[in-house]
Order: sequence, then structure tokens, then C-alpha cells
Amino acid sequence: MKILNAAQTREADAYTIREEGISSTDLMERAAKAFTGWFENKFQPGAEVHIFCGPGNNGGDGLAVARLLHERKYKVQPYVVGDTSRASDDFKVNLKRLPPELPPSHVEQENALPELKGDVLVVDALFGTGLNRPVTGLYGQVIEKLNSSGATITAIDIPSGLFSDSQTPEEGAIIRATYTVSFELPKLAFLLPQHERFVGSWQVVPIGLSQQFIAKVKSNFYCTRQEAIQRLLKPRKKFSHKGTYGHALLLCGSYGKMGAAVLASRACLRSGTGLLTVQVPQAGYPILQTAVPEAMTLTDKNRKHLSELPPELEKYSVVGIGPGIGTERVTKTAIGQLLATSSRPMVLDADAINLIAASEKLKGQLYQKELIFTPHPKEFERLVGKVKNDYDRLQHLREFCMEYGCYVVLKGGHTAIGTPEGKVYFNTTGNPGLATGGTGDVLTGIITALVGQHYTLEEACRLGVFIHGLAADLALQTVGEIGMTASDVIDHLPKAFLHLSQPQR
Ligand SMILES: NC(=O)C1=CN([C@@H]2O[C@H](COP(=O)(O)OP(=O)(O)OC[C@H]3O[C@@H](n4cnc5c(N)ncnc54)[C@H](O)[C@@H]3O)[C@@H](O)[C@H]2O)[C@@H](O)CC1
Ligand SMILES: Nc1ncnc2c1ncn2[C@@H]1O[C@H](COP(=O)(O)OP(=O)(O)O)[C@@H](O)[C@H]1O
Ligand SMILES: [K+]
Repeated sequence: MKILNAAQTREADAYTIREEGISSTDLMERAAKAFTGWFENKFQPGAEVHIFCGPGNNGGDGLAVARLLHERKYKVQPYVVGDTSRASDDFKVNLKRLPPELPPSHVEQENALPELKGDVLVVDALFGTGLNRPVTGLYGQVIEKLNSSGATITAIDIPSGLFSDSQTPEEGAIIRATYTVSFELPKLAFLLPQHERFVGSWQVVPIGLSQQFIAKVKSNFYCTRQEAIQRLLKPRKKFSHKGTYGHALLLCGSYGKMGAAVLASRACLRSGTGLLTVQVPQAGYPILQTAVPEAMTLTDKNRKHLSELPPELEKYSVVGIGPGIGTERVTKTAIGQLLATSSRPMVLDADAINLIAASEKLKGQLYQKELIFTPHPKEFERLVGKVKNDYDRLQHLREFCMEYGCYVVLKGGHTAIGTPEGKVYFNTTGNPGLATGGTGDVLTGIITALVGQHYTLEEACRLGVFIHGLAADLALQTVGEIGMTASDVIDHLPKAFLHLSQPQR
């Protein structure tokens, strides 16, 4: 699913109106109906609903929603906030369409606002994607008052005051919504951790914007949908054999962190690799052989740390390196050798990233290779330097990927996958149960297995991140978020692959 910026969304609206020969008021009615449908599923009729409308089309949506919810027996009170003498045309049309028994309350100064009780519902229709400056003055005061009311706030399209695709200036007030119901596509702002407290839980409702327009408009940002991932999944062939599905090599673990090697290995095997060889320091040999009998285990000459590469590197189809390896000097040397000698695609995680980040020499060896980095935000900052905010982080992500021609899986709530073309795919699976040690090692194992099975690097990143989150979502049903461990995620990988390979109803 493509993510459009505010200007492109306006163009999509205009294009749809032209193509379908409808009026902008018709499109607004569709949007209001879509919102109302969502609202009816969420809240019982009879509830008290206070709808705050600004001067633009978002306010127009609010007025149309007020009329529709009133028809559906909610106790609605619309408010028209500020000077609406220059309100948008569709706002005016919908103001006129309010039935006589539903007169709007005009809020021209803050003290005209009623005291709202915490148990009422608020619909925020002050500003949408037409916001062009930070919200201050009367609108800002209204937003602060709504935020402190304790009411359940549902934002139409986007929380008022939040810029949809660039950093909101600090002085602007922003609605803290419990729910945000967005039209047709999500906004970039929803996917950034810094906006969690404003956006709350978000949903997209279709309003029939032109798919033709959306398909041809250029965007660097995408949200991954299950249907797209299902199309990537390759069924296994009847006469295939273990050689068909790649021979993965994992270089993981150090004294005290052999668990990382076990987790990455188990996840790799549960993600369809044909063969797996794991090289661990000597101290890890009995551990690996016992915990992961399906894997072949090689040992380093060093007892505690990775210090050398296995012979015949080229016989492996992919190399995954990093989980639990530590940052010893000998390990850094081994990574230098790997980058210098291997022509295979590589998945670089954890301390492999930290060692590279700390060495200009190693960074210089990254060009012209097939590389996937899987940093969490701290590791990413070690690679690219301190970032100012989430938008800045995305910019660094795109620049890093374009400079080195690599993929970066920037992990987090909506993991962002950067590509060498400067595209970013946001993942849509996963839950806070994943916020526990070892789940990143699991992801390394999964992506390594997929690259070994000849998925392209982009496919391996997108499918790998999606399936990792999906396994965690399936694990929710039995272990919940709090009790979830990395091993639970591995245990649910088979179900996750099954789920993806079955046609969805
Ligand atoms: N007819 C259409 O094309 C559709 C539009 N839709 C709605 O329209 C919204 C966008 O509408 P608009 O483009 O009218 O934009 P807004 O409703 O966000 O409002 C823009 C108006 O607010 C003013 N404004 C912007 N920032 C301000 C600030 N900080 N303080 C005070 N005033 C400020 C602008 O000068 C302009 O008059 C979408 O978010 C969506 O809710 C939907 O109804 C779908 C169909
Ligand atoms: N709140 C969250 N919601 C969804 N996924 C999360 C959340 N927190 C962490 N994750 C995921 O969990 C994994 C954590 O990886 P990482 O930080 O490397 O852990 P570790 O190094 O302990 O294995 C990543 O895939 C990340 O996207
Ligand atoms: K809004």
C-alpha cells in the first residue's frame, strides 16, 4: 500500500472527482459514511457524541458525520470552532444540511466550550491534511481542553494539529486521539513512534479514491499488506530436495551469548532453509549440537569468540552474522575478512553492525555487495550518527541504503525496510510482546533462511519481517504480550507460514 503525502492526497481526491464525474460534496459524503460505519461498529447508539469542526473539509466531514450519527440515534452535539466566514464550500453545504433539531454550537472563544465529562465521546474534525501551520490560538486552546477532558477522542482522517508527512513544529497543539480513522490510506505520521500518543490506534477506511491514480503517483513510502506478502511466498516443489532451498551459514554466539546462536539457528530452520551450518566458538559446540540437532556445527579455533571464517565460504548460499558475537578485536578482523572474501549475500546484525559502525575501514568494504543490515534504532545511530527525530531517521535510512546500495531493516514497532532505490516499506505485523531479548536474533535467522532460498534481498526483508511479526501475533493468542519470549515466536513460525500459504477468506 502506497503512502501519499498531503499534496498527493488532494490530487487523488480531485482526480477521483473528475474521473467519476461526482462532486466534491459526494466524495465528502462517502468519507463521512465510511467513518460513520466504523463508528457504529465501535460505539453503541445512544452515546453522547461531541463533534468539533474546523473551517476546512475536515470540518465538513465532521458536520456530515454529525448528521449521519444523529440519524442513527446517537446523541450528537456539533460544534463549529472559530471564524467560519471563509470556510470551505463543502463545509458550508454540510452546515446547511444539518437538520433543524441539530443546531451547531459556535465556539468563538475558549470559555464558550462546555465542560466535557470523561465518559463522553469526542470526534475531532478540526483539521485534516490541509493543515499548513502549527495550531495555536483558539484552536490550540480547544485542542488542549479536549486533551485534558479525559473523553475518548476519535480523530477524523488525522489528529488535528499533526502534520501528515513532516515534523510538526513544537509550538503546535495536537489532538491526542484514542482512535484515528484515516481515509483510504494511512499517513506517514502514523507509522512513527514519536506520534504514538497522538494517533492512538489507527484504522484505514476505504472511500473509493481512484486506484489508477494511486498506482501511478510516485512515493518513496509503502505500508506492507498481507496480500502483497502472500504473493511473494514460493510453494515447495514436489521433486525438490534440501539442496533446492539453500545452505545457510550462521556466524553467531560468544561465551555467555550462545543462546543468540541457538535462537537464530532454530528460526532459520523453521523458515525453510535446506541446510544450515552454524559456526560458534568452541565453548558453544555442545550447546548447539544439543539444542539444534538439525544444524551442522563448526567450531572456531577460539574458545569464546568468533575469530575466523569457515573453509569453503563459497559453498554457502548466504551468510548471517552478528547475533551474540561480541565486539572483540579478533571478531572485527574476521568480519573484515568476510567482507573482503565472500561474494555471497550477507545478513548483518547486532555486534556485526556495531563493529562496522565503529570502523571506517570496514565501512569502506561495504560497497558493491549484497547486504542486509538489521539494526535496532541504537545500532542504526551508531551507523549513521545521532538523528534529530523520526523523520530525520527515515531520511538517514534512505540515504544510507542509497549510498551503500544495501538494505536496512530498521527494527521497531513498525519496522522500516530501506532499499537501495531509497524506498521504505513499513511493516504492519508484530506487537509489543516482541520487545524482549532474542527476538532480533530470531529475525536474523528468518531473513538468512529466505535469502538462502533465493528470494531477492528485498523479498527476504519484507517477507521475513512480516512473518516474524505474524508469528508474534499468532503467539499472542496463547501466551499474550507479557509472557512472550523469542522461543515462542520461533514456535509460531510454522503456523505463520501456514497462515500465509492458505487463501484468506
Ligand atoms: N472533498 C474532498 O476532497 C475530501 C476531503 N476530505 C477531508 O478533507 C480534509 C482536508 O481538507 P482541507 O484541505 O479543507 O483541510 P483542513 O480541513 O485540514 O483545513 C484547512 C483549512 O484550515 C486552515 N488552517 C490550516 N492550518 C491552520 C492552523 N494551524 N490554524 C488555523 N487554520 C488553519 C487553512 O487555511 C484552511 O482554511 C481531509 O483531511 C479529509 O478529512 C474528505 O472529505 C474526503 C474527500
Ligand atoms: N513494540 C514493538 N512492537 C512490535 N515489534 C517490536 C516492538 N518492540 C520490538 N519489536 C521487534 O522485536 C525485535 C527486537 O529486536 P532487537 O532489538 O534486535 O532484539 P534482540 O537484540 O534482543 O534480539 C525487532 O524485530 C523489533 O521490530
Ligand atoms: K482531524
